[in-house]
Formats: sequence, C-alpha cells, structure tokens
Amino acid sequence: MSEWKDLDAHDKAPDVVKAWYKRWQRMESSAFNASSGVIDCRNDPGESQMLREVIESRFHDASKILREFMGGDIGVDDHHTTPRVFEVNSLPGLLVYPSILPEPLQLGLLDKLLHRDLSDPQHQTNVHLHYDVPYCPPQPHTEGHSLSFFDPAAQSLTIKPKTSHGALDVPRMLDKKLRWMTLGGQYDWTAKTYPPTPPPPFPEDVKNLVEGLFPMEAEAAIVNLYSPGDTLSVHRDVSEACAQPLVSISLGCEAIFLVALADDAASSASDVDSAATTSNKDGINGPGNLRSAVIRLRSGDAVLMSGSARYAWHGVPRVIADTCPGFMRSWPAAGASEGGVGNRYEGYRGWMAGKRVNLNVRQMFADIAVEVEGQ
Ligand SMILES: O=C(O)CCC(=O)C(=O)O
Ligand SMILES: [Fe+2]
Repeated sequence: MSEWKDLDAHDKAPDVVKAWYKRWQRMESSAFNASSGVIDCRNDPGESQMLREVIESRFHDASKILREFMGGDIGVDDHHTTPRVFEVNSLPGLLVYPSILPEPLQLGLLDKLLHRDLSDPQHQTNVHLHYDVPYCPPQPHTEGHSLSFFDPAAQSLTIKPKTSHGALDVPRMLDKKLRWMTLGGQYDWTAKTYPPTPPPPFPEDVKNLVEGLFPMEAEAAIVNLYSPGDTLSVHRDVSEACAQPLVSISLGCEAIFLVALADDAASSASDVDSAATTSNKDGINGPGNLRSAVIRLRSGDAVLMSGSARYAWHGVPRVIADTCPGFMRSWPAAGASEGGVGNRYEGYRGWMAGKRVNLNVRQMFADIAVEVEGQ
C-alpha cells in the first residue's frame, strides 16, 4: 500500500479505472437502474451483500448538531437522531450515510452555500479564473454579507472577462458557467495545490455541522455544481498534507459515484479489455482485481472516505436528470405556503430542479483518530 507522501495529485488514473469509468459514462440509464451492482442505500441497505452497518459512537445526539445548524427546532425525527452508517465491504473506510441531512437542513445548507458563501468575495470560483466578478453591497436583510447573486438587484451586474471571453451576465453564470466554489483552503485545481497564503475562515456553521457529524476537521471545501450531462472524471484527492477523512455531501439531483482502489498489478492490458468490452458483472462493477464500488448518491446522503479508501480513485460519470426531490425543486424560490425572503428569488424558481450540488470537505493538516466500530 502506498504512503500518503508518495501520492502525486497529478498522476493519471490507471487505464483499467478509466475504462471502467467510461463504461458508466456511456451506459443507458435503464442498464444502471437495473444493475444489482449499484449500492443504493435507500433500498434495504441492511440486506445488501455489499455493505455492512457500523456504529458511530459520535451519533449519540446528532439531532443537537442539526438543530444548532438551523438555529432552532427543525422537527428532526428518530432517523436523524441516530443516523445509520454503512461501510462498503470491498473498500474498508468507505462509509455511506444515507439521508443523514433532514430536508429542512438540506434547504438551509443550500441557502448558506449559494446565497451567503457564493456572494463572499473571499471565496474563489471557476468563474473567477476568467472573469472579474462584481458583488452587490450588503443590504439590511443580508446580515453584513453581499447580496445574493440570485437577488433581482444582482441581475444587472456585468461580469467582465479578463481575457478574450465575451462578457457574462448573472443568469448565465448561475445556470451554465458556475462549476465550483472553494471554502476555507482555496484549492487551486490547475496547480493541484493549496496556496501558501492564509485561507479565509471556513464558514463557522458549516464547519460545526461537518465536525459534529463526521470524524474530521473541516479546513477546506470544494462546492461542486453539476447539471445533468456534467461529469467529474476519475481523480484522487491527495493534495492535502494528511490522510485524514474527506466527506462528500450531496444535494439535489442524484448521481452515480464510482470509487476504486487499483493495486499496481490491476492495471494490465487484459483487465482493460475485460472492463471495456464485456457486459458481465465484472465489466460493470469493475474488473475482478479492482477493489471498487458504484454508489447511487441522493440528496441528503453523505460519503466519508477514510483509511485506505481516502486515496481511492473516484469520479462522477453521471448526474441523473429529473431526480431532484420534490421539496427542493423550487429552490431558491419559497414554497407555496412560505412567504418572506424566498419570494425575492422567484425569478430562479426551479433552478435547483436541474442541479446537483456536492459539498466536498477536507482536512488539510492536523491529525485526529477515526472512531468506527464494527457492529
Ligand atoms: O461530486 C461528487 O460527488 C464528488 C466530488 C469530488 O470528488 C471532489 O470534489 O473531489
Ligand atoms: Fe474527489
């Protein structure tokens, strides 16, 4: 097994992993909907041969952490008082927490990430690489933060290109261009490093939520935004200075998430052929000597990558259209019975119905122990 310090963030995935990913990217939805090899925690996870339930001692009162995040009672039910956690048998350290976030909390997290944190000029996005992004000054209802980009008053902003790109308006930025935003440590996707300058503070409420629920410190995050048709190719997240866990929280449309650990011996040409050309169980789920998992991630689910699974190859070959849950589809507009601030965002009603948002949180430095007991 490789040492963390030997792993290079610029390494390309072995061919066998890339071929497996491509199969999933090209697969008809009917094939993966019918595939018994996909881990889907909403469908009797306890019965699955691919998972085993584990006990997280830190969940003695998850509801307290969830309430603190929302600043009040959110009608947390029993499930959320003691969320269930499953470990993937083929990849020890890969944990799945189905629907760990209750619905109101999912909406609250979207508000914080996409109204408050996106309009904080300290947080970089992919749009900043090519454009000078202007911000609207704070308003009485924004608690000192710049006005949300979803607000009608922000629609007249012009986002000027730094290079030869054409100018961009706010709706086009939000609908099409915006693919990621960084929180805390501002990861540089091109250099695949964290800049040496001190990062902006990690948003405190999101930090408390993540650290309360998961065995890690929240020091840097990437918020990925996908539309159906967008993908994230196979990579490993090894730019952090330590091998502490990483947590990935999904909101909105469902996705297929692939994870694989390839032993050096697993990259031979014959494995690539079998991954690329057969439709047998191995061809879909990964060649026999790849330790792999295919997980259907839904809104409110979390995945924790720890232990050897922390440096597994992984990617998102598919975001599944028309799968955003009903309670979230109209975001950022308020629901029919709600009044108040949501109505400001009426012009973007239904924006979230065509999006998947993934909050991917990493610990960059300090060491803490992971406490997971077998059941
Ligand atoms: O969108 C996801 O589920 C995964 C994102 C990811 O792997 C990353 O941000 O490094
Ligand atoms: Fe990743």
